[in-house]
Amino acid sequence: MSAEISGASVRSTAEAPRTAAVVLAGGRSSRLGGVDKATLEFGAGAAPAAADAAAADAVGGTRGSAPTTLLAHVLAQLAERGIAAEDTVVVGPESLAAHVPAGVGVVREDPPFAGPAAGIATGIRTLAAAPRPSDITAPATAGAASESGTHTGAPALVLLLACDMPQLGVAVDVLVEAATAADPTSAEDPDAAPNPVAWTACTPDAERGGTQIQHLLSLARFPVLAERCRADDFVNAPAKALLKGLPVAYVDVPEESGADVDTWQAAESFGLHASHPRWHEAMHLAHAAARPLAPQSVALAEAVGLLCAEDVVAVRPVPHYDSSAMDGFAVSGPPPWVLDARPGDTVEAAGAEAKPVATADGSTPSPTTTPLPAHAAGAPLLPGRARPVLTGGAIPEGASGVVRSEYAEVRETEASGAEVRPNAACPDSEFEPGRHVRKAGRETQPGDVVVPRGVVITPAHVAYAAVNGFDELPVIPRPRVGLLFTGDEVITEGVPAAGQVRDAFGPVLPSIVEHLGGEVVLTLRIPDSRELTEDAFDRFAEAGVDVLFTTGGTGHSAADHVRRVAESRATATVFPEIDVRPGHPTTLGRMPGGPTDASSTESGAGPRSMLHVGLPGNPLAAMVAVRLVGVPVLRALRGLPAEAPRTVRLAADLAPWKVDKVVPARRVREASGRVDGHSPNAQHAEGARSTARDGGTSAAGEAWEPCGATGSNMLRGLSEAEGYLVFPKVGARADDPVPFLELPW
Ligand SMILES: Nc1nc2c(c(=O)[nH]1)N[C@H]1C(S)=C(S)[C@@H](COP(=O)(O)OP(=O)(O)OC[C@H]3O[C@@H](n4cnc5c(N)ncnc54)[C@H](O)[C@@H]3O)O[C@H]1N2
Ligand code: MOO
Repeated sequence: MSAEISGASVRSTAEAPRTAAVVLAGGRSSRLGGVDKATLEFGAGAAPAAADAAAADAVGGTRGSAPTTLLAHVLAQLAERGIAAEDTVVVGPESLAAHVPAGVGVVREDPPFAGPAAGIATGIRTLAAAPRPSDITAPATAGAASESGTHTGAPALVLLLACDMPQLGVAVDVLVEAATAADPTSAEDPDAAPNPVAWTACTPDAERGGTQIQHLLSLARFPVLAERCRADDFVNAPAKALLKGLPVAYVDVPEESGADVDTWQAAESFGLHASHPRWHEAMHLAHAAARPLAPQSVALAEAVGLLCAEDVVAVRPVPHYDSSAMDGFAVSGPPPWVLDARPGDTVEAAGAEAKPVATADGSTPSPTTTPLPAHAAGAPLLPGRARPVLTGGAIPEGASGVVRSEYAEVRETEASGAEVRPNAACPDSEFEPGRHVRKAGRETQPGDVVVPRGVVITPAHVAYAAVNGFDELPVIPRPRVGLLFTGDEVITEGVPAAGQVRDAFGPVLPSIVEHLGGEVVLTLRIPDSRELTEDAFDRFAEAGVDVLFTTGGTGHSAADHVRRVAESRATATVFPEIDVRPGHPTTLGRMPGGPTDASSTESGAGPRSMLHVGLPGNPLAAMVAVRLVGVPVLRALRGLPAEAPRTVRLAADLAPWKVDKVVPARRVREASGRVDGHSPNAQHAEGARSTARDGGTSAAGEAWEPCGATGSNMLRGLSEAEGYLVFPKVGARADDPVPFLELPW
């Protein structure tokens, strides 16, 4: 699903007072895993509507099939409404300068990440301080000031905006219209009737009802805000602080004009994707792209190795009745005891017992019934009586304990038939109350968790669930995986001739997938052919796989069909490549397909789709791609959280390189390349830490070094490796921590 990006009903601000804009584009973007929102790109199938694309082009963006960034798209909407480039300031990292048209300023609040109000204040001060030469020629579409052909003095109004609202143009029109209708002079005239100083958009709040105030979709009188921002830096203040205490008019705008890109789902609905994510961003994106599979109930015997979908809760005690720990006699009171049944006599069954049944949806288990076993307790035991019991047998009501058979003797008497007495070896402890009685519930009480949600089910879990009376367990099923191997030159057995390669993936990908909790349901092998590639994608879609891994064909040559076919079918591109070596051409996209069975659709998430992971042909590149993309996709499908890679220490210095590198590596005992007196380079260490989430650092005294033979087309290094290191492009020094990724097997 790809929302239309509206470019309709553009209204120029020509009649409006001169308007400037401050666009916030420097947030932490934590819900997008830190991926920079401003540089998200529109995919080929989701290019902004024509009017906006033309405007993007006019301000230096791109159109047609070339990608447009979210920031370029937002700036284009402003330019289209007559807001001049030199009246526009983007607040964000310096690197955004490459993404804005000439004339647009890029500034950073100080300190960075000081919050939205501090960002806007920085932008306002920048606009207020800008030199205003009288000979700047404004674009033909510019507003009131441009009609005279020049910009002089300060703007009258300023838009306060976030860059993550792809359709904000319509809201801008509504705000400008509201401001134009107001008396522009009264704000500066203390004697005038109260008049808005600012206009803030409100959107309908479909979820909670009522309306939502969009503080970062506001328009304000520039002189008033400039004065405020001179007096206050608003560090760590919320956006609403900027206009606090001022007369603000709240203006209803269409809901979609305030829709923001706050999650990957939202990004996908606008057709936006990360263009060249770094390794850790790609891992995050891959995890976010896959939706957890719906839980199912499976028989106990099939549950081992699957993820438990819900807490399985005991509905009865274990043991569920007081039982004997010994073969012997249940007795009531002090000896001797009259025997009230003979060993081997059957006892009368006292009824039927409830049996718990696990449910996948977490609803109350439905009790079924089962007849009592032969070990049943029978009628209550009267004082002075004894009755034979077996180990595990039920203790009759009224029994004070059990005397084990070794310590008891049965004598026939005339008066009472048979009598049980302790023999000479019987210790006194045998008469303690509760002796040899396993009390009900000693192991498990109703309400105890038998198998916790989120664990990988082990044989011990299954055995314990069985003694709790469960026949099925709620699990996340194994993701259904398809494998497509491509390449004319690939042979599957024997020694390859020149120009041929022996298939490195066929013999191993199925077991890697299985190791990661997936199940390969369809494997196809095809030569390099567009038609056969199309057919193969159809077959995987029909087979209902959750994820399709292809090998090779991710390049742009005439023989590389996978990328083209995938691009032509994608309902969303998650990323077209990764900024890493090897594994650079790895693609991730969403395709039509996925399981057709309604039970395997995630509740409330609409029809499932098939994810496609395009693994490059070069063997190590493909293995790295499996690690960076395959692992998070399969984890997410199984409902497992994203990984937090730990860091390990480098054994030797590492030179900077053009891009991050994932390298097969092994442990060596000590940091060997350490220079005397050298303390770890703080900047490099920080670089490494900022890309790895906090998963801990390797043990002291342990250091890691890259294996040899780790070219993109090589496998020797990986065969000798104990894990992957990620070498940051800025380089590193011996003993610096660098991110570490476990091998997926
Ligand atoms: N002009 C350019 N050429 C290449 C670039 C580039 O940017 N410009 N990138 C290189 C990089 S990096 C990689 S990685 C590969 C990606 O290639 P493809 O995904 O298109 O894969 P193929 O071209 O089909 O194969 C590449 C290589 O791998 C061998 N291969 C393929 N399948 C197997 C297999 N099952 N087992 C073992 N080896 C396999 C294939 O024979 C090729 O040697 O492109 C670079 N080129
Ligand atoms: O990026 Mo390529 O994946 O170095 O082999």
